[in-house]
Amino acid sequence: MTVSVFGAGAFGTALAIALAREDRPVTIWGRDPYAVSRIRDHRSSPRLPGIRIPTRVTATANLDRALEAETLLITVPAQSLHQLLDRIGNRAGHARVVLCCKGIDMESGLGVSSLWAKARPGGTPPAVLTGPSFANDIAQGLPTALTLACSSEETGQALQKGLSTSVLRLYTTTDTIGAELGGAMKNVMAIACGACIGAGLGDSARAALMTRGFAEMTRLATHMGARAETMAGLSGLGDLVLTCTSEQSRNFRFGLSLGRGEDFDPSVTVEGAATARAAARVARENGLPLPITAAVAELTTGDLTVRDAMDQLLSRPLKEE
Ligand SMILES: NC(=O)C1=CN([C@@H]2O[C@H](COP(=O)(O)OP(=O)(O)OC[C@H]3O[C@@H](n4cnc5c(N)ncnc54)[C@H](O)[C@@H]3O)[C@@H](O)[C@H]2O)C=CC1
Ligand SMILES: O=C(CO)COP(=O)(O)O
Repeated sequence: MTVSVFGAGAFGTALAIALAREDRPVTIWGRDPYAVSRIRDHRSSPRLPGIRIPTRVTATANLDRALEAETLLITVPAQSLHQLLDRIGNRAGHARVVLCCKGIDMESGLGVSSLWAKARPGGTPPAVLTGPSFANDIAQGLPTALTLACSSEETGQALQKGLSTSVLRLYTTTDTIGAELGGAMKNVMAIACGACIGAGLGDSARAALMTRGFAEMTRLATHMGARAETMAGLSGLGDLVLTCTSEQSRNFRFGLSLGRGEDFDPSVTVEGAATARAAARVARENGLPLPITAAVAELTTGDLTVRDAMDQLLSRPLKEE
């Protein structure tokens, strides 16, 4: 199976490294010629400091060349997916597309696979690769387990075989909506948990946010057609646990900075901020109660302070679990 990765950032480069380490040729496409030449000539990426990129990874800025592969892994941020879709146009041909971005598109309110399918009516639905995995862990060859979601069982199994490695273990599901929404929404909860810890509200409050956040993730995802059990798997609970408890997470660190009242580097990819706003809007339009998501949406726009957000959540009417 030939593979191309689209997006020369941390995650795309880490996946390319993982495949290349098992002697599988892989091409990585980047829009930035400087990033591409750095991979080609120096075998390194500023997103993965200290990691050597194997020579089996071919870097290119030529989109048509990258589109020749049988499997296309899309690793640009979710809010950039529509731009990449425009750029690719109809040139993806019969390649199998695997979306690896975690977010809900702010403009349409759609998850990434629905956004892709809407732009390609009648085309083969894309698969989704998601779950608990820091790019740096994958790039170092540390053991990782992910969810590969594909509506076709047969294609899902082929992708599982082609993309798993001796340390990267892929589990299949046919629930693409559940897998992608788990990955998108855990970022929102990571911001909430980071803010909670940053403001000194404590580990007990964080556990409450994770648990009630999980209930919100499940409520939204099942409303959008997902299966509840998918949320209890790697793509939902697994990634929620990782991202809400580790300072390796950019979403968690962004939350920490909000809680501490510190600035945060705006060039860092923080998917949960846009996704909180998108999900809060979808929830409002559909009458779904997602109070933590709504609070994070307002926190990220500066319309609410962490203390006010906590007061708002604590003053809600008491209810059954
Ligand atoms: N970094 C991580 O540990 C993990 C990241 N992810 C997901 O992968 C996605 C990408 O994240 P990272 O690679 O970490 O971000 P990153 O910020 O390291 O890299 C993003 C890359 O996408 C490129 N890009 C942005 N807009 C583009 C466009 N319109 N066309 C072409 N290229 C574009 C940027 O130039 C950059 O190279 C996110 O959805 C993230 O949630 C998933 C699992 C782990
Ligand atoms: O998705 C991730 C881990 O599974 C990476 O999380 P961050 O985007 O918060 O760094």
